[in-house]
Amino acid sequence: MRPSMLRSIHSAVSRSRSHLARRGYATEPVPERKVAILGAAGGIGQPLSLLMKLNPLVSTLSLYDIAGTPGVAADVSHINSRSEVAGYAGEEELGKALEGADVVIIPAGVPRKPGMTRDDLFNINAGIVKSLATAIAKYCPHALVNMISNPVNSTVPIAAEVFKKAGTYDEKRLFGVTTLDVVRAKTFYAGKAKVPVADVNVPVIGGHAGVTILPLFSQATPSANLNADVIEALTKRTQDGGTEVVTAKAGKGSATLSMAYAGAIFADACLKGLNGVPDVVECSYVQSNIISELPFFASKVRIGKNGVEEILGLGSLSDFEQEGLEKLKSELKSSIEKGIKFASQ
Ligand SMILES: NC(=O)c1ccc[n+]([C@@H]2O[C@H](COP(=O)([O-])OP(=O)(O)OC[C@H]3O[C@@H](n4cnc5c(N)ncnc54)[C@H](O)[C@@H]3O)[C@@H](O)[C@H]2O)c1
Ligand SMILES: O=C(O)C[C@H](O)C(=O)O
Repeated sequence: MRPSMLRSIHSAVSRSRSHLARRGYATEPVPERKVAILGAAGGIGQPLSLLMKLNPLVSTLSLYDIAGTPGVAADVSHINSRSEVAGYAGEEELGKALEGADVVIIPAGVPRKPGMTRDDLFNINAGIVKSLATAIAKYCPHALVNMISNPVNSTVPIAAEVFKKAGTYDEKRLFGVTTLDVVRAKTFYAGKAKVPVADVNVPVIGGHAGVTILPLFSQATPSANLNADVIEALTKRTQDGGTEVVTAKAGKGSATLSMAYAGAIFADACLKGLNGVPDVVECSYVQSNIISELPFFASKVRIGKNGVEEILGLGSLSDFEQEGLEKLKSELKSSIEKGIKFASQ
């Protein structure tokens, strides 16, 4: 075949690929991926189910809750996208919901009301997370687990202990979802720096509660010469972002829509990592040796085919951030210990 003919076939194929891509069809083989959402009928669960239904990397979307999921599943299943949707309700259906899952997202549990801390949710949510983690160990021990249920600083160590006891623990596969802190830091920074939010990046390290949330505005891009007072106010607003929403909702729960957005970004990163997309980096609360006395810590992590591929260093911190890092250690340490103690009872 003449080279010119080969070239014209090649360009016809590319034209038809981009035509298919514009119409939303996959042009490269996309692996089958099952995503399970536990707590799918809740305030986060419903919009998160919608966003995951829109994700072309998902082939099976499994929606589980103690009640209400058949309705959510029927509703979401009519949307014109790749995945097959199934709803499962009640503990007896949990195994089916989880079997074969590649990614399990957990927004199950009670949210805060005004005046409460995330730790006030421990008594109820710790038990829920323990039982869901037990089922994950049994039905899909190799799944990447995205923990949203609060208090994340404790629920991740709880899940780790449950997996250890079951003999299935792989620290690379367990993630506390802290993406909402990054989402907030980006929005608040873009507002002050007067730059388009789509161009902004801000790492957020530590944990996911109050002072344990430590945004690193000194590393924010694009850089802006914000003065110390502005940085301090941005830091405080990011740390109190959840409380800002809880107060505004006045007893009707905590962040759901922005959390669904954040959860969908993080789950998409996990799917891309599993599919071998290079350089997938997100902040997440994982088993870490970055701060030696804290076994779990949020920082930038590279996600790959086996989960956490690399925990990236903290980079250089400003004096203000270094102080924040020292301040957060004791609270984070006691939240981790509380989770471990609960799970080992
Ligand atoms: N990580 C974060 O950044 C972040 C952000 C927002 C909210 N949260 C947390 O997410 C959790 C859920 O918040 P929400 O607003 O969706 O609450 P919600 O009450 O609206 O929904 C929770 C859902 O969990 C379900 N559920 C309860 N027990 C369950 C079990 N054993 N198995 C499966 N499902 C169960 C409930 O039926 C309900 O549908 C809360 O703990 C909240 O604090 C975390
Ligand atoms: O603030 C909460 O209780 C929910 C969540 O952790 C958040 O950051 O919005």
